[in-house]
Amino acid sequence: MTLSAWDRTRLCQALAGWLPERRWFGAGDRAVERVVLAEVIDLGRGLLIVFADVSLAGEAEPRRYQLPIGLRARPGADAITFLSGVWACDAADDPALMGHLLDLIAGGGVRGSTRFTAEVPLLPAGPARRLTADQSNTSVIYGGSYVLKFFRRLFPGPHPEVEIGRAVRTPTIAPLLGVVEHEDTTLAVLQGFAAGAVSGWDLAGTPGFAGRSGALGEAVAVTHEALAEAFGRTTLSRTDIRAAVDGMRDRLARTAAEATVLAPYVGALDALLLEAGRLAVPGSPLQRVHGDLHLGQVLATGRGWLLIDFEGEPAAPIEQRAAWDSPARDVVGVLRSLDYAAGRTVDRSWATTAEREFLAGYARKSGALPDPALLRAYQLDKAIYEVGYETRNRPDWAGIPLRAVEEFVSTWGRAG
Ligand SMILES: Nc1ncnc2c1ncn2[C@@H]1O[C@H](COP(=O)(O)OP(=O)(O)O)[C@@H](O)[C@H]1O
Ligand SMILES: O=P(O)(O)O[C@H]1O[C@H](CO)[C@@H](O[C@H]2O[C@H](CO)[C@@H](O)[C@H](O)[C@H]2O)[C@H](O)[C@H]1O
Repeated sequence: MTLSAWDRTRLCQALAGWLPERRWFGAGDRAVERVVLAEVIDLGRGLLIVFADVSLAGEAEPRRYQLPIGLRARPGADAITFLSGVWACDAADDPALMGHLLDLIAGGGVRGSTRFTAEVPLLPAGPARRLTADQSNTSVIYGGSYVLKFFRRLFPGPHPEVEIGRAVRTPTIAPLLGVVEHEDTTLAVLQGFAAGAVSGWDLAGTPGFAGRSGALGEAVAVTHEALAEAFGRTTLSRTDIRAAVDGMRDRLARTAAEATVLAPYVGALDALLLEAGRLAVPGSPLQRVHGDLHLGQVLATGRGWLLIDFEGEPAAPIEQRAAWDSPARDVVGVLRSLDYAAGRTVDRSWATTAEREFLAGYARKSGALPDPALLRAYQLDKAIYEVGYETRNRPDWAGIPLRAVEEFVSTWGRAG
């Protein structure tokens, strides 16, 4: 079905109000100035994939978002607006339309400029249901077998989840089963679903976590090894260290401009980053990493830990997310997340034990821990990133990384 000019205008108007209510929109309090439909892909049976270019106040370039839209005679809780004779709904909530999409992936082939690929033969799966978790994207589960993730914010270019899923097969990464692409942009990935898995975040504070934390360290090290085998590995030179620290100092300046709570710490943080860069010793590994690892991205399954969501930082340009980095980025991701757990639900002594066990597990499998100066630089960088992330998305949580910033500045600033 094609949308008339009137329908398109109506949908754009409705989206201007609907999008800011979605957690995955991730635009903080920036006002929506304009929504333009860049592409409407008709996948049949009333399923459209819409690309909406959204201009936000204070941003020079519009952001492109993907909206799977279902056209239905009757509205539901998922309704976005009424068009000529039909309701436009969020298709991720529609089991029949999601079933249709899975059939398209299983069948493979091209429809217009949209390509469906089954990486393995797909078996019939159970009914589709949208995942209710708080997400940067939107996922749909099929029975207990598959999970399909729609990327909400679109960027052209190779997608890390696809590149990594195709190149790396290790039990610590969910297997890639299917892909939907439009020209050079990845729209969705289908992966094996680990039914009954519990995220590290949900397990935080439970008895026995210390042992699991050691196993998590091992799983992260195994994953780093598998990534290095698939994509290669080199060593950090003095120039690489300088470039990494410059990037962190840039992030500090950008974050401080939007998160004024950082203002009292900017000078000290900048000095600590420079010092960590000076102390870091060239020669540690540089390779593909996860890039945004935290306890919500690690799932405890009956067969050990599974690392998910290899997308990197959700707001970073796609080419940066595939850039080689130090494995310290992921090690720190877990350490910061344990500190978050301490800040939210559990006590600090629990987190201290879990951190120690995690690092011991990582060292056991990888043979070494990251350089302490590098670890310190990444810890500062992650806490700065988190202050920006929370200020934009969950201002109530900003106190957790801010407290870490205060502690880093007072401990490392004094001790040197
Ligand atoms: N392979 C999987 N098996 C089981 N659950 C999964 C799997 N992949 C994702 N999930 C669940 O979906 C949630 C969101 O997935 P994630 O890839 O982190 O999405 P997003 O990029 O939107 O943050 C996870 O927190 C987890 O609960
Ligand atoms: O899972 P995403 O790729 O969307 O990652 C983003 O959101 C995370 C929050 O869900 C955010 O993680 C921060 O909060 C976690 C607790 O909810 C905590 O465990 C992490 O340590 C903390 O960084 C992540 O930074 C962001 O990129």
